[in-house]
Amino acid sequence: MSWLDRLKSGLSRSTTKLADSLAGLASGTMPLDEARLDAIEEALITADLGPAVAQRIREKLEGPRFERGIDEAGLKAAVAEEITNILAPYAKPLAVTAFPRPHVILVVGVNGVGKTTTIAKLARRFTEADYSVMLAAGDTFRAAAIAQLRIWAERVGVPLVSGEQGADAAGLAFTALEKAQAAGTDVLIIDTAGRLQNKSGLMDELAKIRRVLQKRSPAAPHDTLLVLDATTGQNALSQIEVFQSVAKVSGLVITKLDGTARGGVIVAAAERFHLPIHAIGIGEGMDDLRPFEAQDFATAITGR
Ligand SMILES: Nc1nc2c(ncn2[C@@H]2O[C@H](COP(=O)(O)OP(=O)(O)OP(=O)(O)O)[C@@H](O)[C@H]2O)c(=O)[nH]1
Repeated sequence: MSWLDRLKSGLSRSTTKLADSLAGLASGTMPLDEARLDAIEEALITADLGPAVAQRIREKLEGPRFERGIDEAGLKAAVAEEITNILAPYAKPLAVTAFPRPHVILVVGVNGVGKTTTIAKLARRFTEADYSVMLAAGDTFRAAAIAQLRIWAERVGVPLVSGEQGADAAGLAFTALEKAQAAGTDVLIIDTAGRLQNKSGLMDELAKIRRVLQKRSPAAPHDTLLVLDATTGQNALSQIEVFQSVAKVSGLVITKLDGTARGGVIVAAAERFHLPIHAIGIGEGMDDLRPFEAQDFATAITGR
């Protein structure tokens, strides 16, 4: 199966939700009047694209262009085109640009969103592109998180810097950066704790990690990735807000788009927060995390 087919099948629940409503609202013979525009707007909101995006798409459909009606294919194409326009500026694959090396990527997000597996999948993609990678188990709060990352590091075949449970996360990040610099590593990916219950503690910890990294590499971290679980829908949007306030989030990775009907949340996130979307996850397998592409996503979610 091609990636687009896998994306389509992963997104099928989101697609069904949006495509079925659009199909029901299309008519090649009846004018696209206020009532139908309202219903289309509503369908877009129900599909988690958010009120601002729904309004924007509605405006595109208003006016003389479709006054004689719009059939199902036309409506899906028009919606897909607008979704592509909204998403395209934010579809940016992660790039290894730091010089001198390593390119440091700090990974943040609440527990359970798929942070650890995302780190493993990114590590794998980078090694496949011939970059050397090192991981750091900066979620020192939970022994399970350290153990989990160790398993992944072994599977992917990359070195891991870890400490004891309860060790100072910033100290660990510093040691990891020292080791990566000494080894000439291209990419250092640092896991962090995701305890939102203690917001000020988390903010202090992330700020301290940045500070100590910058002692050895003034531009580090070069990326601060926030990992979000698409199945949490609107809650993912509040997580962006919170993490922007505790960390300088520079881009998003959105996981678990398979098996959720809430994939539309990506469009809402892009429109509202203007953050790059680096990659999306559509399954637990190593190949199920890929760079985000606006047009593929728009095609998949509108069921074109
Ligand atoms: N279906 C699906 N499952 C995923 C995806 N990404 C991650 N997962 C699964 O989500 C679960 C949690 O992933 P972890 O990587 O352990 O999440 P985490 O945020 O590090 O969570 P903790 O380590 O428990 O804090 C695992 O079972 C993953 O296999 C995805 O894109 N699709």
